[in-house]
Parts: sequence; structure tokens; C-alpha cells
Amino acid sequence: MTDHTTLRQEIEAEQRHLDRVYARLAQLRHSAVLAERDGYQLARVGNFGALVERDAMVFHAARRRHTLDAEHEGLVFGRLDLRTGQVLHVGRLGVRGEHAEPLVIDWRAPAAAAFYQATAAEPAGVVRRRVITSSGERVTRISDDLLDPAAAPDGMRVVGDGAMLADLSRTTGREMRDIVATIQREQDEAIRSPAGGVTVVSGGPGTGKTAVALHRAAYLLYSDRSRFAGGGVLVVGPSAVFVDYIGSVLPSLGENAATLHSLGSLVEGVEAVRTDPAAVAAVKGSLRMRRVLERAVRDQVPDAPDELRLLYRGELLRLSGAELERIRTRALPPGARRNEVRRAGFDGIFAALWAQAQELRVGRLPDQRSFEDDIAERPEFRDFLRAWWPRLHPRHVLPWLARPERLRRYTAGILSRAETRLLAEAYRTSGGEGLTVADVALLDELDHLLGRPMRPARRRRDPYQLVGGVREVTTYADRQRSARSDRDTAERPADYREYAHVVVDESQDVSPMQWRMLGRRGRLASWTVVGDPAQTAWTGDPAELSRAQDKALGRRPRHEFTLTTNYRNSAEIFAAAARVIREIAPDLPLPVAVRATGVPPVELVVPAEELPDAVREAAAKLLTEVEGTVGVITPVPRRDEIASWFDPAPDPRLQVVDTMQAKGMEYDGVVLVGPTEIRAGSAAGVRTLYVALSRATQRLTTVEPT
Ligand SMILES: Nc1ncnc2c1ncn2[C@@H]1O[C@H](COP(=O)(O)OP(=O)(O)OP(=O)(O)O)[C@@H](O)[C@H]1O
Repeated sequence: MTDHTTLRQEIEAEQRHLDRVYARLAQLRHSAVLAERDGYQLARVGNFGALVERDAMVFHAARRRHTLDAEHEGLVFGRLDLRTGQVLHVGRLGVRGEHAEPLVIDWRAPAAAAFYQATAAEPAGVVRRRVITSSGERVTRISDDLLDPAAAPDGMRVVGDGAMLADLSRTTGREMRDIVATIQREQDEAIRSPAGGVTVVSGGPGTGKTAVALHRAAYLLYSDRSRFAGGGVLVVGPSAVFVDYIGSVLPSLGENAATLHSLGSLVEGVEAVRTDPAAVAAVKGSLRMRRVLERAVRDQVPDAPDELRLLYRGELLRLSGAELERIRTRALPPGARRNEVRRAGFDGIFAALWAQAQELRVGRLPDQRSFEDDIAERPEFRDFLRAWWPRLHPRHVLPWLARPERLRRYTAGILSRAETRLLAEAYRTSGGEGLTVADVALLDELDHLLGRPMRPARRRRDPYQLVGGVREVTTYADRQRSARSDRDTAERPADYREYAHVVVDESQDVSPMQWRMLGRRGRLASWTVVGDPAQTAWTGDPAELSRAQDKALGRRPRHEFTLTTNYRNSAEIFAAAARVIREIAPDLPLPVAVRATGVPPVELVVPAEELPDAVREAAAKLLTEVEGTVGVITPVPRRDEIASWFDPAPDPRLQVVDTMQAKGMEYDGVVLVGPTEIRAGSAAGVRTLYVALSRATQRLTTVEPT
């Protein structure tokens, strides 16, 4: 029998299993439709527990099936032949046959762990591990590892040539892919780490930290759904470009219960994408900004009325600017939240006016209560209160920092003169350009310091509403879940900001003020924090940074994992990146890049005036050499200029990003513009260059102007 025939027979055998699975799914889907049509009476008959389970299974099956239809990804991707003779198929969701026999085990279930963890050295009862690749409902490839040859029964066949490498050689798209079929053992350990406490995953470029973080979110949602889907899982990445890139991984795993945000979009209604120069980001991100903002929130509003005049029964009642200021400061003791003690300020005004009215012996003075009612009715008095002590939004207060006189007062003794100048300049020049990512943490801090005026309660959502225009499979379990989550919503504050689990990606770039912002969202949460200190762009105080991180993460137990294999870069490309980081960290342990292409990076040096043509040509060349995406990575200040060289865009596969937006990203080909400028751009320039050099899977061209 030829190898080819063996392979075909094995593929056919897997196809038969896959057909059975899809047939069963079709049945489950059908019964879900029936269950829905029959209404919710079902829950009242028969064994309650069994019904709930069946409903849940149907719900999951249909929902996941829907996702899979959309994703065209393989439902079943693995098979384990165990020493016991048992055969398990591993897939994206669990499916049971008509007699409750497992047809597919969810990859997150304990029984599937061996698929990722078994090795030849420690086979964990697995004789043969098979990776099954399919397209739609057809098996296209299989690839085996014989882990325990001694235990292999006669006739067991071993086929294929390494699913992992085949997977790594696939073309990079604009969106990250899930790695569920080829998760490696060290990654799996981090993914399945205990749900509580803080899981810290570190590792060099391309080691799969982001992939691990996202699969971990899916794992947690599976292993304790009520806790994590009810409370919410927040996934935070550095930039909007990055969040777009990773946005489809969780849905492809059948998960829609996580919330993805960039650091620039964590505050409701804000979507900041601009970044500050490193020196400015270091000031805005410093914990000292908290003290600066504390002063700001206690300050007078600009253009506040400087006196109050009120004619009452023929007498002029008057509070001077100094009196108003005394009342204001008395009503706003240190630590009080301005928006929450507004009432105390108003009471102070009423009391002062009443005292004056008594002193002036205003004729026919009613009792104090009626006096207050009288003046509270007056529109001009209400206007005064609104102008004197308005309800402040963080977006009202942040621009106060753009006023040099105010900024000097707020920063005196806290920031150095040079830092104050940097900040003043940053706010002066930002003019109409809007907020930067670092400003968002300041807004969040202001929100915290100002406090929130009570808001009207939100309307309850109809738990049986249409989802996306299509009625979701609604089962008893579904309705229970919906009722529960509605209750949760009602019990949470209207500004629901506390999650059950927070995943922080590219954590090395989270500033101290941003850690405070994250900490507020995860006071009761468990955490997954992934990052690589060698890639940090932070140029501020490192001690302050670790203090802020420790504070956000609290005293929860930490579980640390290190990833050691670089799956992204070709060995040739990573060697170029490694040379750069070695300049400042000669002893840093670096990951091993597993894939060689035989193509070294290209280094071009061109006269400055020829730069646009050279960059365009280099990009055009890479677009012909690779099938997937090409990234043009620029120094931060030149992004818009260089993007204009590609207007109109020559190819949808091309993206122009600056070095900050390039964080966490991946392209098949990269044109890196101005390595020297990137290196000199900030105190963290070498690290930033290291990040930029480690973005490409196949081709890297650097273009240096002279
Ligand atoms: N087990 C795996 N199987 C297949 N591909 C993998 C595996 N692990 C990682 N990869 C791929 O390697 C690439 C890099 O992964 P990822 O972006 O998660 O790395 P990272 O550690 O976050 O990188 P960086 O720190 O440079 O941003 C991705 O294309 C990812 O799909």
C-alpha cells in the first residue's frame, strides 16, 4: 500500500466522523427550532435538570454552528488515540451523539488538555495525536505525532508532516487567526492556568502572548461561564489598529461575551488614537498627574460668577467673590467629589443668604424653608448656581490644563518646570486634533475625582428581544441566563465598569496612570497580564510603573509563565531584530525563531529626496513577493506624511502604521522607514526599533534616508 493510499484512507476515515458530527449538529439545530416553536412549556415537563442541560446544549450547538458557518473554520481539528484504546475527537465545541456519547470534546474541556500537553517524553496516555485540517465540511489534511510508539496497536498508521509548521507558513491576513488547533504545551499551561489571581505571561516577540491571552479568555468563559459571562471579561490592547487586528479571534472561537477595548477607548464615548511623543507620554502617564488633577478639580470653573446679587423684598442680598469662595471650599473638603457634594455648596449659599436677610431685617421675612423655596424658584438664581457650581464632566476639566496660568498653579511643586513646559506645549499644539491615548487615563482619573451625579436608571431591555435582527435560539437555559444577566445589569451601577476578568495585552506599554484606569475596572477581577518588558516604550520612572501595576493587581496570587518560541518571524528576520535589542540588553533571554526562509532582510540606504519612491518601490516589491499583508512602519511624527505617499492605496493588503500602532501587529512583509530616526526618537528608541523589526513573518526591508 502506498503512502498516498494510506493518507487517503485515513482522511476518508476522518471525513466519516466529521460527516457524523455535522449530521448530528443539523439534528440539534432542528430540535432547537422545534423547541423554540413549542414555546417554553418544555421546561415544565419531564426532568428539570435534563431539560436545562438539553436546552443549553442545543443553544450552544446552534450558536456555535452559526459562528462556524460564518468563519468557515474546521469544527473538529484533533484526535487522540489513547492507550486505553479510546478515541477522542477534539474540536471547537462539544457535541454529543443521540445516546450521549461524545462525538467531539470541546478544546477547553479537561479531557482535551492532553491534546496540547502530551509530548513524546510525557505522553500522558496518548499514543497518537492527530491534527485534522478541514475546509468547510471537508477534511483536507491530517498530520500525526506518534507519542508512545511502544503502546501503538498493530496497524496504527502515522501520516503527515507537521501541522504546526504548515500552519505557521500560512499567509497573514488583516485579522489575527485563532491557533486552537496548534496550541503548544507551554502556551496551553498559561491558557489553563487557575482562574483566580493574576496570570502573568511574558515572552519575546512572536511567542504567542496575544494568542494565549485571547484563548485564555475563551477558556475562562467556558470553564466558569456564569462567573465570567455574567461579570464580563475585558480585553485591553494598546491601540485601535491592534484591537481591529485581534477582534475576530474570540468570535472565531465562538465567544462574543468579552469586551475588547484599546487604551484609548476605555472611557465611554471616547475613541482616542493619537499618541504623544515619549517624553510627553511619560509626564501624562506619571502618577504625579493624579496630584495635578486633584488641584484642577478643586479649582474655580473659568468664568465663574464673581458675586451674587439678589433683590429680595426690596433689599439687595449680596455675596462677594471672597464669600462665594469660602462657601465653595467649605463644601468641598479634601477628598470630596465635586459633583457629589454640589448640594452642600448650594446649602452653603442658602444659609449665607438667609443669614444676610436676617441681618438686614428684611420685612415680612418668612421662615427659612419658605425663604429658600422663594429664591430657588427664581430663574436668575438657578442660572447662578449652574454657572457657579456646574455639574462637571471630565472633558470640561481636562482643557483647563491647556491654560498656562492654571497649569502652572496645578503643577507647582509636583512637576519640574521642564515637564510643565512639555505639557503646556502638548496641549497648546493639540488644538483641534483631539485627545491622545494618554489623555484618556487622565479623563478617567478626573471622572473618579469629580464623582458622578446620579443618572436616571436605564430602561430594562427586553430579554427576548431580537438579536441582530434574527431571533436567537431561545431555550429555557437561555432565558434563565438572560434573566440573570438583566438582574446583574440592574444591580450594577449604571456606569458598569467592573469586570470579572481583565486581560491586559502589551502590558509593558501601560503607563502608571493607565494602570490606575485599568485597576478601577478590575477591583474584584482576576487578571491575565501579558507583555514583554524588552518591548516597552515607557521612558518614565520604572519604579513608579511597577508600583502602579502592583497596586492595580493587588495582592492576588500570581502565576507566572514564560513563552520561549517565536512563531512569527523567520529566523533571518528575528536575527536582525535580536542584534538591535542585544545592544542594550546583551544577556536578555530571547525566544528561538523556529522557521527559516533563507531570505535575509534587505537594507536600503537612499538619498532623502528619493525616500518616497524608494519606500513605494520596496512596498510594491513585497506585495508581489508575499500573498498576505504588507505593513509600512514609520517613525511616529512621519506617519501621515508617509501614508500620503500611498494615496490612493495601491492594494488593500497594505497598511501604513507608525511604530506605536505597530505594537502587537504582524505582517507578511514589512517596509521599515527610517530606522535611525526611530532609534533616536526617544529614550526607548532602541526598544521601539526592536518591536518594529520583529513584525514580519517572511520579508523585511529597511529603508534609511541619508
Ligand atoms: N501555537 C501556535 N500555532 C500556530 N501559530 C502560532 C502559535 N502560537 C503563536 N502563533 C502565531 O505566531 C504569531 C505571533 O503570535 P502573537 O502575536 O500572539 O505573539 P506575541 O507574543 O503577542 O508577539 P509580540 O510580543 O511581538 O506582539 C501569530 O501569527 C500567531 O498566530
